[in-house]
Amino acid sequence: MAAQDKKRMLPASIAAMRSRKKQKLGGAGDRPVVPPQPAKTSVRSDALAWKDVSLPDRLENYEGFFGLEEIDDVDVMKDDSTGKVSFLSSKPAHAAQVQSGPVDSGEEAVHSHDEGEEWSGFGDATQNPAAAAMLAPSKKGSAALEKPAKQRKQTKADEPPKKKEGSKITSTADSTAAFKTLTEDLTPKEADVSAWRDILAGHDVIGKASTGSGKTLAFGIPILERFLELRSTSHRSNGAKAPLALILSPTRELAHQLDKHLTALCSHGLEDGPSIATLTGGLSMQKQERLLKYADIVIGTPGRLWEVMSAGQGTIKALQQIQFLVVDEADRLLSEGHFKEVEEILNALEREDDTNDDNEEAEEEQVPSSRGEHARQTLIFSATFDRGLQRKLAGKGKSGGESKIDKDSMEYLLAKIKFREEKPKFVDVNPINQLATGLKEGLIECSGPEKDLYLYALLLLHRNTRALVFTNSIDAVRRITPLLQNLGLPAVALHSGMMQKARLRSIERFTQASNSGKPSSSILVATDVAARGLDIPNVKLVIHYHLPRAADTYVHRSGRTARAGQQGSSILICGPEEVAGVRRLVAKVHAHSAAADEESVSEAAKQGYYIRTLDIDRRIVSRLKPRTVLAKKLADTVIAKEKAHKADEFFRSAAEELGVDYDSEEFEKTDNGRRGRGSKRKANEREAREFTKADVGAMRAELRALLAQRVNVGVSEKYLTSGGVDVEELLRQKEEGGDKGSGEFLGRVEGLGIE
Ligand SMILES: Nc1ncnc2c1ncn2[C@@H]1O[C@H](COP(=O)(O)OP(=O)(O)OP(=O)(O)O)[C@@H](O)[C@H]1O
Repeated sequence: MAAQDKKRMLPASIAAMRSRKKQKLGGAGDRPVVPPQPAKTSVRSDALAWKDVSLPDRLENYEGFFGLEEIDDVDVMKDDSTGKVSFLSSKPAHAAQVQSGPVDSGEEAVHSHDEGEEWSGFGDATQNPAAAAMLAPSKKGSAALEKPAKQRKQTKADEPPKKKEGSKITSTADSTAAFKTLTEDLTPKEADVSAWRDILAGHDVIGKASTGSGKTLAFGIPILERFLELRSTSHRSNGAKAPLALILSPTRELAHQLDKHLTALCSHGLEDGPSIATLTGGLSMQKQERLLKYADIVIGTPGRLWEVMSAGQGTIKALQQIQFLVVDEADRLLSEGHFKEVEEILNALEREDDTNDDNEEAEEEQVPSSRGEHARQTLIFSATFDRGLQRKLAGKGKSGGESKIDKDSMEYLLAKIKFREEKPKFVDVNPINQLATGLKEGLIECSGPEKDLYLYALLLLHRNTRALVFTNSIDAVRRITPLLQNLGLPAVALHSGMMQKARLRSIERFTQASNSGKPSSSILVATDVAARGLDIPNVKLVIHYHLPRAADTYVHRSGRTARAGQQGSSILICGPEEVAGVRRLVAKVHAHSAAADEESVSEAAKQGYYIRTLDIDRRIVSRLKPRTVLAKKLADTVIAKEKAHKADEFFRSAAEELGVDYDSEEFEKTDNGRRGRGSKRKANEREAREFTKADVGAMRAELRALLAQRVNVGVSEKYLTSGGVDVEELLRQKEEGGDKGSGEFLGRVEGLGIE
């Protein structure tokens, strides 16, 4: 081939490699016997012999995919001088479309249709230009194959993604140069990353740093650096894949966010970044298994990861080859709920004698590196660590020896990890405070039944502010979200009872900035599933509707705001009986470091932190009461009717199965006769169920009228309307000693920096 000199031959396909592997197993000594291959000719991308991959019927499992096709035995050629890409295959689908030369790189190697409105990943465009570029709709005619694999995976919904397993473009680009571009653009000049030098120097690290301080990059950069090193030395260029890194995440949302952040990081200035497979529950397992086969970086939540590991053939053996094990949000991951799976995963990673003997020889050939060659680097991160453990890690506490370690503790699991150094380095980036420096804290006292009212008042004062409301139960999220929506506030829900697709959509809606000038869905009502690691830009306010059950939860919830050096506020709404407990909890958070590092702790922390109560003018809040009561009644009515409908369906089908008659009214009467715990709630539910359509319509009309009224905030010509109140003006008037009552609504909120 005349042009061969100018072209780089791209890796043989995985299928070709597999067939060679089988021949070796056939026993031809050390060298595989390769039978003569049919000659390959240049073929147009749409004329290749794509094969449909069968997918299960349940659409919600597809992360925006409506079809998948695969292909094997295709070589991809790229002409460096023209940028043109061509495909060589011995079996084109349509012989007529075989072509004689390379296709223009403008040709659609991957079809890209922009129709459909499926979710295509988190949108943090405001935060990260690299991510923005990645998520921008792919232009027809762009050299789609030059995008990293992950980017291809996240193309639009109606597009049948053509995953070219094994047909990967490689580049001999100097990894150092690519890395330089990356760090130059993503790390501002003043950013001090010296705390993480142990990671960059290849040490095992247990890293503690405040929320929002950039831990993802701390492990993402060394992984990418290693990927580039291996790639530039052609170490992994034969298409064989043993994953380079495994990242464990406690929640699905965080796993997908890590995927997205690493994809953005890796696509920055790189023609061909690493492939990332994200294994989380709620999405198609088959698809994840396929992606896993060719992944450089595997991100997983413990349940799904263990399911895939234990079911797959050779998966454990491949994962044993990883060179990086990252445990993100370690204290959460290595504790409650996930303990068993994480223990299984760690055991499997350490096990020497994997049981997949059948594949052993093949795996050995397929996997380019072995543990002996590249001992694994382990990186463990969180903003919070158990105090005792933290002291031990910092070399200040007594080590009780393995026998004394509680079998349910993080320490126990840490003892299971084979660090490559005798003791991992403990890096505590912020020994003084676990909370971000730009965070302001305060609490609002009210009676339990008034929490909805105060929540509404607080949100009304912060209209067009991205706010996250935390509750302790799924039921509370289900109740509060429609309540706020009825009050005209743009609220969306997030809890683990939702379908995964709906969960991701909620995050996306919450994250998206409004393009129309109208407020977008800027309130996320969530359980603690949103407390850890989520990096959503410009969250200015975190409200704890229910009190966090533990100090670390307070840290992580509050850490959703004031990230990356920004300002933000965290406000707890609590009943009178909860105030003392809350003060203790928050003081504990502030004093936490005192126990870990007595010398460096600040005077304020030693004396005890006192979280301030925010004074809210109760006269004004009381004016918001009628609309809140009505909105709640409406929300409860809808929920009660849905619940009744579901219960009715359930009993009806149970009765059918038993062959007995079911009379819902009779059943109801029997149930009415019982009294006891929850009977008031049940009575309310019954009342709500009995409202007719007309009743509901009348309530809605009444609420509309109430919402249209302005609420006098006690200052001449200042009203709290659905458009909010001019808070700055109120504060200014207060400072200037203006109208009586001005600023009272906010009390000392200005100290929190709320605007
Ligand atoms: N050096 C840097 N300069 C500026 N911004 C950065 C830097 N490093 C990271 N960021 C940004 O800071 C934000 C927070 O980073 P990240 O999500 O990694 O925080 P984290 O420490 O993992 O927080 P959490 O403990 O809540 O999980 C991200 O949007 C990230 O892009």
